[in-house]
Amino acid sequence: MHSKTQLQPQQAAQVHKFGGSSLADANRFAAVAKLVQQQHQQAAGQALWLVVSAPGDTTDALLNIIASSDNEAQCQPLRSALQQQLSSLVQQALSAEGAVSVQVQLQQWLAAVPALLTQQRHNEVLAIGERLSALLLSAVLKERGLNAAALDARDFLRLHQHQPDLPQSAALLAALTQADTIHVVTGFIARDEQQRSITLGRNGSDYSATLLGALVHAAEVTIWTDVKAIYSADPRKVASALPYQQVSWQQACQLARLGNPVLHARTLSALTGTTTRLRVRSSYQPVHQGCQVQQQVKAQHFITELNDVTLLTLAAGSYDAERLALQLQQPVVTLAQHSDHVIWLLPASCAEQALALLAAEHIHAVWDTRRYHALAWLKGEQATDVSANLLPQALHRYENEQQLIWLLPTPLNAEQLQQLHQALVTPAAELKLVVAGSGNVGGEFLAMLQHQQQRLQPQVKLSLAGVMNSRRALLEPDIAPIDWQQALAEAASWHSDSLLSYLQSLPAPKVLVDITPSADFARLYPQFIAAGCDIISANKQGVTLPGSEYQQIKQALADHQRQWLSNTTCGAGIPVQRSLQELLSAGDRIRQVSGIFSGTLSWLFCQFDGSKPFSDFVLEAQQAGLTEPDPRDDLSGKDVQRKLLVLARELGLTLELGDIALQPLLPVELEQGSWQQFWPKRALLDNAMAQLFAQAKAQGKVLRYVACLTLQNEQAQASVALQAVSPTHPLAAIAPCDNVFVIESDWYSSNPLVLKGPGAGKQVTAGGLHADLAQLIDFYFRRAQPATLT
Ligand SMILES: NC(=O)C1=CN([C@@H]2O[C@H](COP(=O)(O)OP(=O)(O)OC[C@H]3O[C@@H](n4cnc5c(N)ncnc54)[C@H](OP(=O)(O)O)[C@@H]3O)[C@@H](O)[C@H]2O)C=CC1
Ligand SMILES: N[C@@H](CC=O)C(=O)O
Repeated sequence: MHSKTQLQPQQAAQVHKFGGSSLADANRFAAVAKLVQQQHQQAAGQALWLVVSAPGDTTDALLNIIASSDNEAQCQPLRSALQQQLSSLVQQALSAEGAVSVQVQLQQWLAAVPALLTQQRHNEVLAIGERLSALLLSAVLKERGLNAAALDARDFLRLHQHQPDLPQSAALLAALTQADTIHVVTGFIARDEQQRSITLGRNGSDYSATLLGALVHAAEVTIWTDVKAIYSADPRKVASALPYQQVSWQQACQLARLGNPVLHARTLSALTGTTTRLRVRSSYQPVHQGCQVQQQVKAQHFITELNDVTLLTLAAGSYDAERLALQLQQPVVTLAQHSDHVIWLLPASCAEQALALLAAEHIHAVWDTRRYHALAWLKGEQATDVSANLLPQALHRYENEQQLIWLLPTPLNAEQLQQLHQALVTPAAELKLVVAGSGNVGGEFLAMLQHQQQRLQPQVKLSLAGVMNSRRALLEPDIAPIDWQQALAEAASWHSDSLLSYLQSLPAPKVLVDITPSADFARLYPQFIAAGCDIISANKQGVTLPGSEYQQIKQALADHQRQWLSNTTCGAGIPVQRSLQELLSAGDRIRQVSGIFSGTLSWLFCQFDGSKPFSDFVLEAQQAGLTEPDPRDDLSGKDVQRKLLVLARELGLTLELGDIALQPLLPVELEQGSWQQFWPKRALLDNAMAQLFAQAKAQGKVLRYVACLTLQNEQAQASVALQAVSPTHPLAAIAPCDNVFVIESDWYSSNPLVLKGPGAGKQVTAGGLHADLAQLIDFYFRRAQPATLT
């Protein structure tokens, strides 16, 4: 039983809106449910509200049914097709038992359609899509053990003359709100003052979400869509468009007024004057934190187009442009404001309707019937002056402090847009890199850097802005990667305060690459992140810190909208974390990850033949750059234990190192003291290994150190241990140093997904770090395809 509660204004709430493309099929419903589950875990104590659009193209199908309602011969097949499509969606998204009640409800709604069409109650027909999404998603969430309930927005959301009646809506909503429940609310639909079903027009569900955000005093409204950010230009046309992580409220409104499709003016208007934050994220790439719209963020550069527009001139102060935009549900942009007249720009397709609306108010407007293509540049901070000849074909040019709009006879082609973007938005796209750790892997990473810099020019300038080891730090904004060694040897010693103030002073974007083995250094991550840095780690200490400290890093990332890439902490350059992320975000469920996770142990067990002491082989592995700085981390099994924890956390599990059963190879007494103190006692290790090797050999087996994480009924079991396996075992046939990751999931069940390859070594690890860097560069700059690069 759930008690009815009054909404408390101070109650922390999160609203998440999922559009039709995020709910296009059963897999997408599963992926959204997984996302919601994660949000539920993270938002402990905060009420979760979901707003959903109709699945995929359901609204279009319903519109076609409405359009053909006069012709039953046409309409009936459309209804059957939709019935089949939605019914199979329900069947695929739910268990057979869970689907029964949803199917019954769906059939009732669809059976009522002919009567609703006859009575011209079209909005009630359209509402079916959103009602199904709300019902289905709540059922999917329930099957995942969450307490969820579908809510029809028409039961509380009231609009009077197109304006929301917030007091009445809030009172109705309070009576419907259930404690400890995830409410799944229909987007796009509401009721008017006469209780009639109405729809909220284009992008109505986004508007529903922000209205709901205002009603529940949400801390944040997240619009989950198919783009991972708000871009500096349309990324389909401008390959180098920048995905911004933060956009000011004022610029978001400006973009919306100009008709930019990411956020609409009404969506923003519902939250104007509230403290609710707004975020746009991609449900296809949930690893990205998306873009937050908030006050007091510096202005960015944007280019946006509005094609096929026309101009109206009317007496100043005679009518309000925003009111007309609301009536037309189209952008109306004030281009020039003079003492006696104003010039407005609007889509040519609605000019006549605009004139009629104005005439009804006895306002005379002069219509310049020519058609233009508008190109707007929203100016970022430190905008450069633009030459009058930049677009010589422009017929008009209107400029103020925030924006410059050109009116062109024809739209720009993709190449011209790209050039304009380069001139106005990314004259100097630059990423600053500070590298901590310049040993075996760090040295190789720096050796590869020069080639990477050349490869990325001219799209992105990759500047080395710091190199450090445990003793010294060379902190300069543009270090030549070939010169760092001598300069670092002569550089001053460092302290965390001086490092942090240097990092703060660097212009964003900036990334700190941690290639140290130090836990103390990893504990500074929250401060590096607060200084504006993204983090790339090869160091496994950060990703395996105790849960509370790990969560502090995660929180800092969320607060400061930063990224943390750590693919090399498990499997070196093998993209194992990325593969898991992709499976999870596509809706797969992982059941087991197992295999060989240590390059050093893999190498040792392939090479050790009993001909000389085991420790001689350990020295060779160390010289080959495979081992940890202290090879006992490998021999103790702790390095493998850490790697298994890395993957467990990647899967969203809240394990600690101690939860992973460990069978050490190294006699425990040899773990104490330094490597130098260990060395004279190495015979203890050699004897133990010789014995294990001989036993395995006598049975015709080989030794493998195996990690295994199994997930069953939401319970995790994890262990790392030595095994003697027969030569036909899948883990037997490996090359020295190979790692093997065997992933079993819902989709890879009878035949698991296997990733195999060298799992240690300076080259593959440094390469893996550059792969992480490339991902970050892609996030910031969406560099052009490699084919266009030299
Ligand atoms: N080898 C491999 O195949 C792989 C290694 N890794 C990880 O990469 C990291 C580096 O390994 P590797 O290059 O072999 O190690 P090295 O010992 O060769 O180099 C470590 C570097 O980190 C520096 N360092 C140590 N502590 C600090 C600190 N507190 N602050 C700043 N710098 C510090 C060291 O400085 P100094 O010279 O002054 O001591 C040195 O430059 C490790 O975390 C390892 O686990 C990950 C995947 C694979
Ligand atoms: N010492 C590690 C290096 C990679 O993480 C190993 O041998 O696997």
